[in-house]
Amino acid sequence: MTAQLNPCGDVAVLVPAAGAGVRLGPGRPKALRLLAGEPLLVHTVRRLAAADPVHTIVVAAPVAEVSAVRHLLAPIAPVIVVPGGAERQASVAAALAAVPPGPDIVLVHDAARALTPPALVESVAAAVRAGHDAVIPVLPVVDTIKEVDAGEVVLGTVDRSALRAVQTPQGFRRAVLVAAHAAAGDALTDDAGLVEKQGVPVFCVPGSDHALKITRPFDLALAEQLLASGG
Ligand SMILES: Nc1ccn([C@@H]2O[C@H](COP(=O)(O)OP(=O)(O)OP(=O)(O)O)[C@@H](O)[C@H]2O)c(=O)n1
Ligand SMILES: C[C@](O)(CO)[C@H](O)COP(=O)(O)O
Repeated sequence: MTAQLNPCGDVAVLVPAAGAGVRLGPGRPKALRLLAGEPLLVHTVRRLAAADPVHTIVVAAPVAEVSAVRHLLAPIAPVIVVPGGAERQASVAAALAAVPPGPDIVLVHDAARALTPPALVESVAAAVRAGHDAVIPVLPVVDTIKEVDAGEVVLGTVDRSALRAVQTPQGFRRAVLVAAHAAAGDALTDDAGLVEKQGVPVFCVPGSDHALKITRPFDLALAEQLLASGG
């Protein structure tokens, strides 16, 4: 059954989904690889559509797959699909440009984080609504972190107590994200980085183990197991 989005919601979610998935190994673009028999992107969009404040979803798809992605997602939720770019940042910019008037909060969420719970979407949006212009979900770093030189020789041990591993969805007051992308230079790895460059404080909320980014074959196997065990 096609999910209905919330016509009274205040959140638009941008879903960069145009990556190749090189680290996952040869195959279709990552968002279209199968997880428990369905493309990753289907899992992702289904969870986003289940989050109460979501009014709009815009997916940036691989250029050659725009039509296929429209057909794929039509039975899942009423999403807007646009062609993505060569870098994640360009894909986000393309999706941002397609957000219709209305939503005042914009979340950016990797298609690759296919098992992200709707509750995390809601908690990030709630933190923006509460007055933070930029919000990111984070987890503590669990490994010891070393800085190394070009020859893989350790230069030193980094104090991990002040480090966080950053997930998505990242949430922004819409005008803040639009201004950050308008001013963007070289591609950064996340949208909060663009906002930081504008001098806007970025607030952290607790992330979720289930929001893991499916990057390598092990991550896909882990996601399969999580789904099989009801995760
Ligand atoms: N040109 C790009 C590159 C990445 N992404 C998206 O950005 C998210 C985070 O990227 P990552 O998980 O690292 O995916 P890939 O870039 O596909 O991975 P790889 O580097 O292994 O190819 C993914 O949902 C991916 O589809 C995108 O929309 N457009
Ligand atoms: C945005 C992101 O998911 C935050 O952790 C991450 O930076 C995207 O991954 P990539 O490998 O840098 O594309």
